[in-house]
Amino acid sequence: MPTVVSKFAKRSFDKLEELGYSKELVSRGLIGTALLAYGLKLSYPYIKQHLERSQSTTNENKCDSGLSRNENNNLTKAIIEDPEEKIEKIIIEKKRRRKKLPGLNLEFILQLKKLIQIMVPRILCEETALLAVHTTCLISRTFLSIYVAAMEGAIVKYIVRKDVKNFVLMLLKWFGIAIPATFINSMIRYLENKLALAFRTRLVNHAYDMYFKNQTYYKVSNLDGRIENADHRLTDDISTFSSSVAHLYSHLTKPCFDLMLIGIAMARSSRKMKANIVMGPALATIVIGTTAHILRIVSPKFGQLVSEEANRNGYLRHVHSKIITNAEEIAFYGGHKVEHAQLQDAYSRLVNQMNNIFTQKLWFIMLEQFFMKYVWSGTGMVMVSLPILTVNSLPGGKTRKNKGDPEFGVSERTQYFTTARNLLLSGADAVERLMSSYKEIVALAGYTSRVAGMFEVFDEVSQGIYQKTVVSAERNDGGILEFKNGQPVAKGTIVCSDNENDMSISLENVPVVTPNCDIVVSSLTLTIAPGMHLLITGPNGCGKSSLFRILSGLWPIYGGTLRIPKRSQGKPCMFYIPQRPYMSCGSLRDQIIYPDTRKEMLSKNITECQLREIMKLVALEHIIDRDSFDEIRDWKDTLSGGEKQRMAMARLFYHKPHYALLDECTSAVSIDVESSIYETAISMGITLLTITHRPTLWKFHTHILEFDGQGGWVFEALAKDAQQKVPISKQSLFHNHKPFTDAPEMTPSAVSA
Ligand SMILES: Nc1ncnc2c1ncn2[C@@H]1O[C@H](COP(=O)(O)OP(=O)(O)OP(=O)(O)O)[C@@H](O)[C@H]1O
Repeated sequence: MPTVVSKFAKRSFDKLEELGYSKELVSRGLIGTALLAYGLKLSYPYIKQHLERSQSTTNENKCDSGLSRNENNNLTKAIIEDPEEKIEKIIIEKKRRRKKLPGLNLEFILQLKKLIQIMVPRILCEETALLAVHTTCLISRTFLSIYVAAMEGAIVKYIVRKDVKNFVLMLLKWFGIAIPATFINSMIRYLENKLALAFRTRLVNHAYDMYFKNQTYYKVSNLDGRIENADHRLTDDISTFSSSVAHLYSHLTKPCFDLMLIGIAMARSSRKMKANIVMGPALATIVIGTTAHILRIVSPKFGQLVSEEANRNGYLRHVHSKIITNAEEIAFYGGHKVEHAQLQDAYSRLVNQMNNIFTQKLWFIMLEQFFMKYVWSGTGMVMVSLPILTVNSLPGGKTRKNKGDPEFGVSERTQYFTTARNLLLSGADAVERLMSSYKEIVALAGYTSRVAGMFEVFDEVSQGIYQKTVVSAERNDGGILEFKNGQPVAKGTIVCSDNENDMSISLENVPVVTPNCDIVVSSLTLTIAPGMHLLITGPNGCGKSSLFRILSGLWPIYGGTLRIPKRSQGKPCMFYIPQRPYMSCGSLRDQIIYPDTRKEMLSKNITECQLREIMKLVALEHIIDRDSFDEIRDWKDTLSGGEKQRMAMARLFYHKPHYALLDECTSAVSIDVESSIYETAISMGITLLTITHRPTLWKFHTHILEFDGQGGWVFEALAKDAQQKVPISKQSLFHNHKPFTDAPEMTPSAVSA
């Protein structure tokens, strides 16, 4: 094959020579074309980006008030529909989107300042001590570099002079300096890592405090739409941000010290040569300044690029953890194809973004290297040679002698050149690091925006300020919801009463509204007093669990008043038990007492004998016999569905709350055990609020709240013999929305919507 190609090339060259084109000319043409094509390929992304940018600027210029064409269309529509409110909405959205693009701007500086205040909270703290030691090491390293450069110059001088004694002495000194130099190098890396870890710890502690304040961990994913993968931000993003800040600190400060001290050292050595000390630095400043400016202009937006990469990484991780969490269900369904496709899709989205970054880096690094390696080296050579070339020569080719130095000549010039060259190399390295730090700073802007954005969202969410794309915001909701800046206003009132004589829960005209602003029930009014065991029924999706979310304070209330008692007599007011109970990490004891810790259990004077009694009540004594209280296992997979539900009921008996919110929590428990659990709960004085579809549970309740799935509801006392009557009255209720007609001696406090 190579022979065929070479034969073909030879023949082609001969043919072209016959036509009057020399081989040299043709080769040059080919190389030139190849280089041009390569250059075009490398610059294509930039040209494309530039064209897109100028296109969008033109579009924006064409539109009024700085809005794009699309937004302008929206604006025109908005003016027709509802002038002020909608214009405001669009402008806010526009500002929000603009705010989201991370880069080197004022917002980045403000966000970084806030994060630095978290990472270094006081002047006297561990971080400042680390920073001080780190800075000392960085300065020492610079002095050592200058000293080593001077030593190398002296070594070369003694070689040129053939001065063996001094040469050996200098060499020994040189080896001697290597020990502290290498120690300081290693120390710099150690301190950088320690600093990154210290910063990370501060940020993580701050983030965890915010994440667990006011149930933010729930609200941020259910009620707010700004953060998709909080786990990724809390782990990877914080870690990358902290490492990046610590790395940048040494990458920015050391080159600055280097440049300052090397500049002084070079000026001193030039002055020793009696040369002009302004020309060289002036030339270097002009060249470096110009090239840096060019690089800054053509630099891709690495901040946005890495931010998007982190986003896609987070999504990939989310898909992975979803598969791990639901592995059994997926395996039963045989859903591996769908999951595989989703994973593949998430991965290819990440790969596309990474490829995009690599491509943009390719041509940028090429340009950067061209300037830094070649343009700057050339300038450096000019700088170093200037003192030698511009120093006055004596007649006969001899250089003018220095005062008090009769040996001034070739060896001195060699020493000067070697020292200056070494200093210059260190200086060039410092400038190169400063320049490449620009890329890192832009990337840091991306991480800063993600971490600072997360804190901002956590803070707002914990204060009840949410932002979510609300699909139903535009539709007519009968005036139940009030919107401000496109978001519903939670104008309901929650009153936490601390009156121990009145432990009742009451809702007064409270609407049940989902986070998507779907109104499930327009207004709900009822009072539940202790001992009023309430049965909550209705079709799927009618708002039963949503009522529990409102009572537990997870969902905001958009109207009316909710009164709930505070914790009293050492008992929690409410305790919620879901259909799929949560098993925490830890021992068997931890499962029973969750969310208490062992320390809290001991402070309540609860013994293991009492825990055994509780386990007996839910027919789980055999688990203690099988595994001890201290046994640590993955309880989610170890216990069966029914056992997990019974464990959750054990928690209820441990905490003995005033009210139990039971959300189909015994659906997998056998009917006999279920009945005994309900009887025990009532005998303990726990008021039950039960969501169930099982008629066998009706007999344990005194009242019923029935939703019809259309926004209607009925709240009334339940007949004592309700269990037999349920199926009939239930049927009639679903069809005509009427309350039970055979309500017993209790006065129905029913209010119908
Ligand atoms: N986090 C959420 N975000 C948006 N909508 C939600 C959310 N949770 C529930 N909903 C919606 O609220 C409505 C009521 O849901 P809810 O869970 O209260 O139903 P339910 O009566 O308990 O149903 P089921 O008997 O099936 O458990 C449903 O239409 C549901 O889709």
